[in-house]
Parts: sequence; C-alpha cells; structure tokens
Amino acid sequence: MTATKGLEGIVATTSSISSIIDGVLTYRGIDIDDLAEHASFEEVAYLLWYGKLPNQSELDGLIGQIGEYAVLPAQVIEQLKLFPKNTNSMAALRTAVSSLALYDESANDMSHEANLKKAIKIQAQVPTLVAAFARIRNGQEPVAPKKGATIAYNFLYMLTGQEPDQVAVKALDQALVLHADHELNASTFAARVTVATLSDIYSGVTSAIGALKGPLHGGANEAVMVMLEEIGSFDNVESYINAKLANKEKIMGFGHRVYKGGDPRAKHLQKMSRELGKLTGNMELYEMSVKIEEIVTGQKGLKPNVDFYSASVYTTLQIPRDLFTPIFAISRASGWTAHILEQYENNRLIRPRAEYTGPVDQKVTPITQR
Ligand SMILES: CC(=O)SCCNC(=O)CCNC(=O)[C@H](O)C(C)(C)COP(=O)(O)OP(=O)(O)OC[C@H]1O[C@@H](n2cnc3c(N)ncnc32)[C@H](O)[C@@H]1OP(=O)(O)O
Ligand SMILES: O=C([O-])CC(=O)C(=O)O
Repeated sequence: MTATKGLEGIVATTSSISSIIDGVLTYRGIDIDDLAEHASFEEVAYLLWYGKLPNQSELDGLIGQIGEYAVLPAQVIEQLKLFPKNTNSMAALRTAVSSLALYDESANDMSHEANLKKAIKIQAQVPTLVAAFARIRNGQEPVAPKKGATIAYNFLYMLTGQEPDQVAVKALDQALVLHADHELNASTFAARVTVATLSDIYSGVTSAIGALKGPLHGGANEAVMVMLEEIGSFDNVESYINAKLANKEKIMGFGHRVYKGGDPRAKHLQKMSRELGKLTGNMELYEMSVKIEEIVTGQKGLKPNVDFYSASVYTTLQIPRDLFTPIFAISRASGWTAHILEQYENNRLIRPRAEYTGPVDQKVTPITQR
C-alpha cells in the first residue's frame, strides 16, 4: 500500500454535478462562462439540486421557498448574541449551522424529499446567519430578510439594513454563481465523507464549513486581502512579492491542485474587479492585483485562482474582509448540499486506507521503566 500525498489525482467518486475537464469547468454540463453571463445564483442552485435549469415558475417557486425558510429560529439568533464579538466569522458560522439542526424537526428524516427541503433551507439560512452575526458583533440588531428577494440582494440588505445598489447586487450574484460548485474540492469531499456514514445533512455542511475555513482552501480570499493591506500601495508590490517568493512563501490566491493552465473563474472576477474599480473611481486594488499576477505568473508560472480577484471585488463592494470566506460558504452551500443529496442516492461508506510508517514490533514497557 503506497499513499498518494494529498490524494492528488485520485478519483474518489463518480458525480454528475460538476466537472473539470481539460481546464473547463461545467455545472451539469454547462460551461461556467455561459452560466456566469446568463444565469442567476438561484437558477444555478436549482440546476445543481435538480439537474436542470428552472423555468420561470420553478424559479419563482424556489425564490419563494428560500424567502420562507430564510428567517432564523429565534433561539439561533439568541445564540449568535452570546458568541464572543471578536470570534472568527467562519467559526461562528460553523457553530451556528450546527445549531440549526437542533431546531429542525426533520433534521434526521433521511427521505430524499426531506433532505432536498433541508438543502434549500440551509441555503436560505446561511446568508441570514452571516449577515446577522456581522450586525450583532457590531452591536446592531439583525435585519430580517425580504420575501421574494434574491440571495445576493437580501445578503447585502441584511448586512447594511439599506436598499443595496443594483451594481453591487449583480456583482455579488455573479460571484455566487462562480463559487457554487467545484467537483471534489476539500470541503465538498469533507461533506461527502461525513454523510457517507449516513449522518445528517447538517453534519455534512458543518464539516464542509470547517474545511472551507482553512487558508489553503476558501480562507484564501481573506488571506489575499490581508496581503493587499500589508502591501499598502502599488509602489510596494514588487518588493513585497519578490521578498515573499525569495523566502519560498506562498502567495495567497495563486496555484491550484487541478488547474495548471489557469482557473476559468478568475477572469470573470478580474473583469468584475476592474469594472467595479472604474465605477467607484478607485483602481488601486485592481492595479495592485494585476501587478502581483504579473510577477507571480512571470516568476513561478502560477496563475490566480478564484480567490485572488474576489478579494478586491468584495472590498470594493465594502464588504468586511472577514466575511469573504463566509460569502464563499453562502455560495458553496448549494454545491455541498447537491453533493450530499447525490452521496445519499448512491451511498457507500468512504473509508480509504493509510500507509503505516510508524515503528513495528513494539512492546508495552512497564510504566515504572518508561
Ligand atoms: C477555492 C480554493 O480552494 S482555490 C485555492 C486557494 N488557496 C490558495 O490560494 C493558497 C495558495 N495556494 C496553495 O497553497 C496551493 O497552490 C494549493 C493548496 C491551492 C494547491 O496546492 P498543491 O496542489 O498541493 O500544490 P503544492 O502546495 O504542493 O505546491 C506545489 C509547488 O508549487 C508551489 N506553490 C503552490 N502554490 C503556490 C503559491 N500560491 N505561491 C507560491 N508557491 C506556490 C509550492 O511551494 C510547491 O513548490 P515546491 O515544489 O518547490 O515545493
Ligand atoms: O477545487 C479545489 O480544490 C478548490 C477550488 O477551487 C474550489 O473549491 O472552488
């Protein structure tokens, strides 16, 4: 038995949800470029769950359902108020999503209908949780979601308590489309491993949030912003990045386990970053990002991944840095739950082996002799 470090190249499941073939990402066979330009996040979530794009009445139905489920149990809001104000926002989300299960009477109903309903419910409640936590820690009351509004609109509305700008809603909606699913990434794998024991959907999503939090995965978008803040201005980019590379440190937002020729989502976020920069009259973050890309790609051949330009996009949308990864979770909730449903449909326990590298033929030394 020989281990493959990081399971690189190992095909661990079959799936009909999303694919990465020759660097092209599709959801249910539709190219991400097409979806990014022509579909809303709710259409994409429907596509991931049901395997087809919704017609107008199906879409209206889903938006209605999301509106109905988006309100949080009062007990969970009370719990959010007890969290330390400075707690990590992904840790808060992880705990809060786990708590949702306590107030869902169907949490352990394993029928497909019940699990699909819970998938939609989790998708509806995650944005409300993120926005509510963000307000509560600032000493503000949470804002209730508006019925009939999209997730992108509602998230910005619940975060600020004000009618969001249409450009911001459109940009966030497109970012949600781009992050919705990604084959067997680490957090989706974590979700599938968890539910393959026939544990409940909340356990699966809680595991996934824990995996997404790390800076080698979803946490990279926040880490990119930390780096941009450390750099401070365009003129410092070159010396900062060169020093990091000389030191063999990783540049966050670059590289990918699967894409070696570039992440197809990054160009959409780069375009969005440029357009938002122009619109707000502040191109500095965009220009700094382009310069970083020039150096890192030039010297290391590494291309930006989905997390790189999303940092400047979200900052230009005036979203606090530590909500970037929770926003990733808002989007990926659709993919996680679609994969969980698929896992249940064709389940087998996921239990690989380990190559043992420890000592052999050891004996118990009596405690007095250790
Ligand atoms: C949504 C997402 O999860 S996208 C990924 C988000 N994560 C990041 O942006 C964090 C930065 N990137 C990375 O850490 C990696 O590229 C990963 C984790 C994404 C992929 O990693 P792996 O496939 O395991 O590649 P690994 O980490 O083994 O790197 C291979 C080589 O490239 C180098 N490398 C990879 N990424 C980077 C980077 N961002 N900056 C500098 N060097 C890098 C490594 O140092 C290593 O070099 P070596 O062979 O000289 O030791
Ligand atoms: O697929 C991966 O390894 C990480 C990634 O890009 C994602 O989850 O969107």
